Amino acid sequence: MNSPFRRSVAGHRDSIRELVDAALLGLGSETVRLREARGRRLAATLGAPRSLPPWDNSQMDGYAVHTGDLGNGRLRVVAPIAAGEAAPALERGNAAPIMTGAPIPAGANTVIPIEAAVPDRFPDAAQLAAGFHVSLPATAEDGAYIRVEGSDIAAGDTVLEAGTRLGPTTLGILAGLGIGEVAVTRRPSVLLLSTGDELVAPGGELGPGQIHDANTTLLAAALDSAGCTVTTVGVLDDSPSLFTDSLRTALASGERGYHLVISSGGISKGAFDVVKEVLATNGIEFGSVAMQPGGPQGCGTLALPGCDPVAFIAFPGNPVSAFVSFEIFLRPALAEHLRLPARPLLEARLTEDMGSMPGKLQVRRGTYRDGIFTPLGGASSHLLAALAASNAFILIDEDTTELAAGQTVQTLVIGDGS
Ligand SMILES: Nc1nc2c(c(=O)[nH]1)N[C@H]1C(S)=C(S)[C@@H](COP(=O)(O)OP(=O)(O)OC[C@H]3O[C@@H](n4cnc5c(N)ncnc54)[C@H](O)[C@@H]3O)O[C@H]1N2
Ligand code: MOO
Repeated sequence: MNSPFRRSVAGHRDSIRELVDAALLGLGSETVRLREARGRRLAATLGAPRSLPPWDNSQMDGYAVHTGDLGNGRLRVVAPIAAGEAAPALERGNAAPIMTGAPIPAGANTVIPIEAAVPDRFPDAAQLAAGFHVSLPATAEDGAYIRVEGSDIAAGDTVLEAGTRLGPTTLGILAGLGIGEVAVTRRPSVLLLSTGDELVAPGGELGPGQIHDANTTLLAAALDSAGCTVTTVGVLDDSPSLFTDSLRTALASGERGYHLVISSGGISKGAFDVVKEVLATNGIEFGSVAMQPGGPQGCGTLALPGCDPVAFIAFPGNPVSAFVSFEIFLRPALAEHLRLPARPLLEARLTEDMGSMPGKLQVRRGTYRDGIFTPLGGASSHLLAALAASNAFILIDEDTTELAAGQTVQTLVIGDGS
């Protein structure tokens, strides 16, 4: 068993990064169909395999004509061009009815909307067969109402950069370009567990002294948003032997094993801190990091006899501590592998005086809006409602004990944590 560590925030971040780097080495990419790609990140920058539009086409229902034929009286109307058809070349002196999205025939250089024609209705087949003429405005701009080939994107141009998180609009352009499947970054497989005999799954009845398990849901959502596939085991028993048995069973449940195991709770100085008790003899180091919330931490490669070694990160049990730990230590380590954008670190003006604990990086929650940070709740790490109402953290360094209203503070914008 190692003696407890005492680490700076940067030191622990490095330890988590090393652990995650080793665990996710060679994670690679997989190819998925577009319908399965929402929320996934592109593994490589994509070039357009063809131009959009693929050919010049009409922006309006109207007549395709040559501007040189306008102003010379009525034009003879030829067969209409529908969207989805090849367009025969247009002879000079003629006007071709053309529908929105139909290819511009060779020989035409403008489209006159039907509303500007006299009559303002297309001829039917019988009228066409009998010979039909149309009056059009005397002038039109060359290229009017023509959507030019490649005006949306030209073949070979970059469509989307590697790391783009695919959503409705980015998937839409890929589909429009005829790309049916894409290479996306693989999702690491994470086993997530909570500990504490006081915990009851949300929806369950509480007995005396019990509370609902917030961390499984909170951390699963955070990991999921970061691009992990999460398997939750709920709350493991606080007795060391039952905890160990359940952990073995949970580890064995992963078909191809887990890249990472995350726990919350049971790592501080309590008499029943089971995670620490069991895991400290099986490869995991525990100690404290100069940060509040999120002081107690553990990590290492779990070597439980009979199980494959696996990277293990133990977060503290208080929900705010667990989430702050995720944001400060784990998300940045996952970011490089999963191509996550870094959280913006901005300067903001503080709305009120605040005190801070010396010797620790204090992470306070609140709202960031238009360069202003408003703290919500206090420093305590059980304040879930204030966390839920927050969209940012301020990072108060270990040498600062007092902050005044109006002072500039470093603000990490996390949004809703997704
Ligand atoms: N004597 C000391 N006591 C404590 C210290 C210390 O240094 N000396 N550190 C405190 C700090 S800071 C933290 S953070 C917590 C961390 O404790 P654990 O990681 O051992 O977590 P637990 O004791 O299991 O739980 C702490 C707290 O959080 C609640 N909790 C736990 N899991 C969940 C969950 N899944 N959902 C909702 N709430 C959860 C639990 O009921 C406790 O109230 O230790 C301090 N103590
Ligand atoms: O370090 Mo703890 O997370 O303050 O409550």
